[in-house]
Amino acid sequence: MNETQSAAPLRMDGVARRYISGEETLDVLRGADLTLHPGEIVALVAPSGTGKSTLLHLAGLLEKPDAGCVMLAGQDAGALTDAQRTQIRREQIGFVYQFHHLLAEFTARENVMLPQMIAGVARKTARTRADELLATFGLAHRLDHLPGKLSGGEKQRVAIARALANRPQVLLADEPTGNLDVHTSDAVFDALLQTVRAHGVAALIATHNMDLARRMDRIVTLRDGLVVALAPAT
Ligand SMILES: Nc1ncnc2c1ncn2[C@@H]1O[C@H](COP(=O)(O)OP(=O)(O)OP(=O)(O)O)[C@@H](O)[C@H]1O
Repeated sequence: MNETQSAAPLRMDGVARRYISGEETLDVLRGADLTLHPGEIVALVAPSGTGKSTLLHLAGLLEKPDAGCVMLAGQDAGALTDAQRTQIRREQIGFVYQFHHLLAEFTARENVMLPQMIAGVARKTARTRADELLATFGLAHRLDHLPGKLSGGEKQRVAIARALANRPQVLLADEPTGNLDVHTSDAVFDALLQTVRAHGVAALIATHNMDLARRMDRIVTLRDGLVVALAPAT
């Protein structure tokens, strides 16, 4: 096995991020460390404003840290060109947000095909993969529906299928079911965990919901700008 194959899907070492607005300086992350092992699903549970989205943005190469390093599958993102970062983001990272962000003028199937085609996958292969993924989310009967014709839970399932379409190394999710009612949230979360486990994808999922967090492999929180383990209350 070479170094890239054996490397953790995501490793953050000593990551710092400071925001400066006017006179104010906010050190949101102060040297945070976090490693996601292959297939590991980690919950990120922390109070509002402590830096969950910031950590996810850095992990997803949407922002650069002021200090420290982010490694994806053994590759130091800090050593990459912007074009290489974009390519890694497209092909190795899947994002799910609180709101689905589906393209309204495209069907469910097309929304799941698009990121694949942008990554260079042939149309036919992309279509087959989209149909298979949507079927695993119980949406085989919704392939040709536009997002406007889908329920909130269905839209979020499509968004998760889209995030997994390029078979990423890492799935990053920011309150992926935070916009759904409790019952729908549970069902969508079941589908998310099941599929992520079936695909062996490593995932970092921010949530305020401790019941959901307890169903993951490990829970971490943010304290004083550092990632620390959170022992769940039983
Ligand atoms: N671009 C920015 N410029 C200035 N301050 C920012 C910026 N982005 C985030 N912050 C501040 O950094 C802190 C952490 O923000 P972040 O969005 O990472 O928190 P969070 O834990 O995800 O919060 P929530 O749970 O409410 O989404 C907050 O105090 C926020 O106001």
